[in-house]
Amino acid sequence: MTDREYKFDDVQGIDEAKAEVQEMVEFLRNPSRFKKLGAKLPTGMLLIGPPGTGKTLLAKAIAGEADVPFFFASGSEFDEMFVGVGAARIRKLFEQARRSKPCVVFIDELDAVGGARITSAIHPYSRMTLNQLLVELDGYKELEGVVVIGATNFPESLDKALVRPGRFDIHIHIDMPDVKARHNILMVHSKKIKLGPDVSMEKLARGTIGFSGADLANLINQAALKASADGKTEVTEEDMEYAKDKILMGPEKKSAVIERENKEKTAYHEGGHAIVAMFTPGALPIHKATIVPRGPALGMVVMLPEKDQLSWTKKQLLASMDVAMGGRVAEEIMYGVENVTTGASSDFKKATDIARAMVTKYAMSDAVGPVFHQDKDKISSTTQKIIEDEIKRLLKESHDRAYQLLKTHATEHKRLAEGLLKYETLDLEEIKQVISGKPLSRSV
Ligand SMILES: Nc1ncnc2c1ncn2[C@@H]1O[C@H](COP(=O)(O)OP(=O)(O)OP(=O)(O)O)[C@@H](O)[C@H]1O
Ligand SMILES: [Zn+2]
Repeated sequence: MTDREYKFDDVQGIDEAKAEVQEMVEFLRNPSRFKKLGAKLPTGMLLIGPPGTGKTLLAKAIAGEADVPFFFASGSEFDEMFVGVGAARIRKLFEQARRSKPCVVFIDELDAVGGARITSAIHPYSRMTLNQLLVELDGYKELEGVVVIGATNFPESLDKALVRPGRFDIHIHIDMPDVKARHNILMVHSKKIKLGPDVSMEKLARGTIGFSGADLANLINQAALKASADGKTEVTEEDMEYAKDKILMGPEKKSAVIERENKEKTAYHEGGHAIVAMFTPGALPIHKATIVPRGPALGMVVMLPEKDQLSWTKKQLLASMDVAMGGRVAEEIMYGVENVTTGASSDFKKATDIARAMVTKYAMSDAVGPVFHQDKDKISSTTQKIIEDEIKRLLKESHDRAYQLLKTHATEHKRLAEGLLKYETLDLEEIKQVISGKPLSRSV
């Protein structure tokens, strides 16, 4: 298969990302028409996500869907000890691209070119490489019709200059696959092999939490190798289990085993946040809840709007505190105070930050009064004590509200946790359905 032959169907489980890049494909198919419409021409796009989740594959599929050439480069190739070599390679890459437009240029491991470490003494010439890349990106007139896609696992480490408007300014997040996504990825890759009748892809998808798309492709491949080594004509469940264990045994997959053990606790924890959010007036609406790990988080409840809100009422702030408390309180209720995990620490930080701001910045505490406290040092120790007591009181009251609410809605909480264990990711409509006790129509 050449790069041009990849299609969206080859990339599974990232429907949101695919929808977001659709416009890019339209543009590549007919750049001049796009220009006539007066639309803003897309140039740089950043794919952000953990290794092996299909970033490269998605970039290839964009080129494939638009039927345009695909140029691949990896940031680490530009990492040169000799002056000017990296910069020259960048120049050459873009020269080639301009000659072949419309086309896609993909730079994997963008952080290797544009990361913070480029200032380090062992990479003295890397700044030149980055500068050359910036120059190329800014020559948008010549670049018209060239779409530059970068990929990174560490967006925070990118040089700010790279993500400025007109450069890599469209950001698309790709997460680890949930059970449905894993199911679809397994289906795509198993098309190439002959499956025995005893293989259940659904079961395999359920048993592979913590596996990336690349891990799943590897699993199918290893199973096929095992089957053929054993002289079989089809791949059986036994081969799949063998391959799965082999991958799980690998050093990099230790975390997947741990995640599996934590799954139930995570489901109750995230379920706790979500239930409090559902039943507390003033709480932000939920977008989705998931127990698929992302970065250091074991799971999360995504609320809408995530960051655009400019002004908050006291009621909304209290609700946000309660939602943050809901995770830890859920663990307390389910497993007892002595068995709560450290996973709730960022929730406490969030609740505490809100409480502190309410008391010291928003004058939402009668005991402290309408004062804006900017600098801790200027506050008398008496006032400081009042402030700390107020924060404690707000947190304690929030904790108790969340506790009461989760006790009252214990049935819904249990249903939601079970739904999360089964489906891993649920959107708002599905959450509503699950907590009302109705089964979903999908099986994964
Ligand atoms: N979402 C997916 N759907 C189908 N196959 C996938 C998916 N993600 C990964 N794969 C399989 O894993 C292989 C490697 O994935 P890919 O190189 O696209 O990951 P990546 O996100 O670019 O990883 P890295 O960050 O390590 O470069 C793909 O060629 C494909 O076989
Ligand atoms: Zn939490």
